[in-house]
Amino acid sequence: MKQIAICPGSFDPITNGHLDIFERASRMFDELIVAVFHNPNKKPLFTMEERVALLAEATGHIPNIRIDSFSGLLNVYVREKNAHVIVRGLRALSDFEYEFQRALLIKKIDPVIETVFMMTSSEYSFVSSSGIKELAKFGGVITGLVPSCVEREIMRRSAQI
Ligand SMILES: Cc1cn(CCC(=O)O)c2ccccc12
Repeated sequence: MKQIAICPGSFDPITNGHLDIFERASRMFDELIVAVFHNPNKKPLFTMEERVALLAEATGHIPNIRIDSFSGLLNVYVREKNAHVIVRGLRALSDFEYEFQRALLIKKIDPVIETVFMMTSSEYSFVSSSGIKELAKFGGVITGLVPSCVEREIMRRSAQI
């Protein structure tokens, strides 16, 4: 039976920390679905369509990754995709409390769903989407922290401001 895993996130935008987890997780499962979550409580920098397009370009070299988007309950989405594993990256202890609660809640709702945590490579342990946006906003260098397609898009936008 094909082992499918879901890697949900806002990915606004994708960072090299995300990409590192995608590459490693794609070697553990038959198929990895990277799913952009529509969060009505957040005002994203990139639209859902832009995030999906940037993810597709950044992961084009990984044959068993599929990009998707969803809104609503993650556990419903996981079942719809015939998956039972969620993959999340952990950067530091600060991530753990939120992720731990979220994993326990999902397991309470649907005991079949497992959440697998992968430690971010040390070189990206400080990289977050919010930090990248802040850095770029004030003209900081983001080269090497995000995929080149993201850097290009952010530079294009800042040139328009
Ligand atoms: C590196 C990393 C952090 N997180 C959680 C915070 C975030 O969504 O950026 C992930 C979720 C999925 C895949 C990789 C990651």
